[in-house]
Amino acid sequence: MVATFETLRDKNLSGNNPKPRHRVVAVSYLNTKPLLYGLLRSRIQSELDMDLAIPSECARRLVAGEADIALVPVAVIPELPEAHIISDYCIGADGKVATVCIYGDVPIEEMTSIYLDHHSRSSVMLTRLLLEEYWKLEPEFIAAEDGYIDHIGGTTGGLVIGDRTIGLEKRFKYVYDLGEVWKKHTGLPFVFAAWVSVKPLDPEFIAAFNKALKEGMEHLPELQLLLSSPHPDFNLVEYYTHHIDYDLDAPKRKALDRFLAYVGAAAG
Ligand SMILES: C=C(O[C@@H]1C=C(C(=O)O)C=C[C@H]1O)C(=O)O
Repeated sequence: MVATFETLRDKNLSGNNPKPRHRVVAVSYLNTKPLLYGLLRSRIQSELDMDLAIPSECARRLVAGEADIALVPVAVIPELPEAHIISDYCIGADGKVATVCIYGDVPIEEMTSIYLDHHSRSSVMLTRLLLEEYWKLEPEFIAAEDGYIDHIGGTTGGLVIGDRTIGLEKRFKYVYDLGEVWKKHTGLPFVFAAWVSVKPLDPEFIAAFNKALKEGMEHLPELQLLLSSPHPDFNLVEYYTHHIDYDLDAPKRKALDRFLAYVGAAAG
């Protein structure tokens, strides 16, 4: 029989390993690659059934019980019957994040409607919060679908997150970076996504998981050799070191509480 990638992988991962496997889903964007790189190189890799998906799909799978651990948009945490943040690494930002922005042809005060990116769960709520509390505006919100970015224009703005934002600042006159606006509004950093488990895990596994993430971050120079920049004007080094802030530290936990209080209240 010819060994396919699947059979090789299954053999490789389940071969001599009696330990239970965890179904893990992580964000498929560039910002997650350093964390992913750490997990894939670590000894616990064989305990992980790893998959990648857009953030809203990571959320759906964790809520539906189709994943045990996910790098999940934090806005979904209140929907989970049980949620354990298992890591001090996250996808966060302290000020400008670069890849979570509202784009448009007109200033936000003149936008009559705003598309809400269907890839997102956290930034959708962050958009609502900032419109309400910071800008004090009430545009109509439109649920986005694939291809919506081409319909941003006139008095219709759009929230876009992740890799699809790269280069968009050339297409639109007005760009509002939500990491930056949140910081102006609260003085705090922001957490977009965190590693969440829906059940308690063995502390030894958690320690090994975090060690792997740490090692991923320590290998940024190698990773940057492996990845090519998606756009000539996009500097990956700057993105990983100045925009995305991976430490889930005390100010970010404070921001998370503040944000989840809003999400909880909005859900009624
Ligand atoms: C900073 C980002 O954070 C993302 C934003 C998310 C959201 O809005 O739900 C979820 C995961 C993060 O990857 C980004 O992807 O650009």
